[in-house]
Amino acid sequence: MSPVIEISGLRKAFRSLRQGRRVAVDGFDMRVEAGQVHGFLGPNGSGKTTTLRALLGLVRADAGEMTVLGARAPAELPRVAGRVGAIVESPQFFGNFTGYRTLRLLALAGGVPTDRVDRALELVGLRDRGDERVRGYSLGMRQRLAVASALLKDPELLILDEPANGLDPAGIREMRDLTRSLAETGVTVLVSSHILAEIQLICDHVTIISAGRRVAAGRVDDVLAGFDRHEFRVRVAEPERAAELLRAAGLPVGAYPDHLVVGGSGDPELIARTLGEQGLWVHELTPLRPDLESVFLELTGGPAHPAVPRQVDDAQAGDRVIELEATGAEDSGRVDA
Ligand SMILES: Nc1ncnc2c1ncn2[C@@H]1O[C@H](COP(=O)(O)OP(=O)(O)OP(=O)(O)O)[C@@H](O)[C@H]1O
Repeated sequence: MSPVIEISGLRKAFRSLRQGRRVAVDGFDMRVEAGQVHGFLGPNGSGKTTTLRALLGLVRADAGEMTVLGARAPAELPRVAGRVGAIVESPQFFGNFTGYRTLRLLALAGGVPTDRVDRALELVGLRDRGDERVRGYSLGMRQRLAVASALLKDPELLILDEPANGLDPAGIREMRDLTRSLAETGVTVLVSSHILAEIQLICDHVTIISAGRRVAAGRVDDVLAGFDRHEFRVRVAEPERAAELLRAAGLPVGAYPDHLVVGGSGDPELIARTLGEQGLWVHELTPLRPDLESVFLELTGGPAHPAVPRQVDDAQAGDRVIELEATGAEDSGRVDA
C-alpha cells in the first residue's frame, strides 16, 4: 500500500537581506503510513513548520519529491484536498461569532454539508459550548475548534502543527485525548511538536528532525529500544565496594552520589548475584529505559544546540540514519490542502 505521506530529499532555503541565505530543510525524508499517529519531532527552528508548509503547498520547495494520499504535492493536491485536514500555525477566529457559526461559515465556504458541523463539535468535545462566542473560549477550546474546522471534511489525514503550543496542562490533556480518540476512528494523524512526553503518550511512530535533516524514524518503541543501553540503577550499602566487585565481574559502573549505574549485561541476576555472594544486599535494581526526551537530546544535541545533529541521513556525509522500520495558509492557520 502506498504511504499516506511520502517526502524525499526535501530542501528549502529562505533568503533575506538581513540574514542572507538560511537553509531550513536540508534533504529531508519522511514516510507516514495509513492508520499511524505519527509524531514529527524537532527542536525550535529545526524545519518542522517549513516541511509541513511545503507539503501543503504554502511555501515553494527548492527540491524534493512529496506525495499526499498518492497525489504529487503540491501540483496534484487539489485532487485530494477534500480528504486532508490541516492546521498549521495558530488559527485566528472572529471572537464575536459562536463556535457553531464559525464552523458553519467554514463549511459553507468549503462546500461541505453544514450538517457535519454538529458532528465536528461533538468530536472535539465542544457540542455543549457551540452556542457560546469564541471570545469566551479558552486557548484549548480554540485549538479544539480549529481541529473541528479541519474535521468538517471528514478527513482521512489530519496534519496538526504544534497543537499543544501555548496550552496549559489541562489544555494539553484535552488535545491529547482528542488526538487519541480521532486516531481510534481510523484517521491518520501527523502531529508536530517539541513536547516530547506528549508525543510519547500519543504517537505510535515518530520522525525526528534536527537542523533540517531526519535523524531518526520508526516505531516509537523501536527508536527507544535502539538507545537502550541495558543499564540498571543500583542502590546498595557500601557502594564503593559494590562498584569494585561489579567492575571485577566485567561490568561497567558509573558512580553517582546516591546510586550506581551498571551497564553492559542487561542481566539483573548477574548484578544481584555478584553483590549478594559477597554479602552486599541490593536495595534497588531498576532498569533504566530511555524515553523520547533523552533520545531526542542525544540526537539533536539538546535544545541549546539545535544546529548540531549527531546522526544524519545524508548519504554524502556517510552518516547513518536510525531507520528502524523497514517500511514497506494562510495567516488564518487553517489550510485547505
Ligand atoms: N518565512 C521565513 N523567512 C525566513 N526564514 C524562515 C522563514 N520560515 C522559517 N524560517 C527559518 O527556517 C528555519 C526553520 O524554521 P521552522 O519554522 O520550519 O522550524 P520549526 O521546527 O517549525 O520551529 P518551531 O518549533 O520553533 O516552530 C528557522 O531558522 C527559521 O528561522
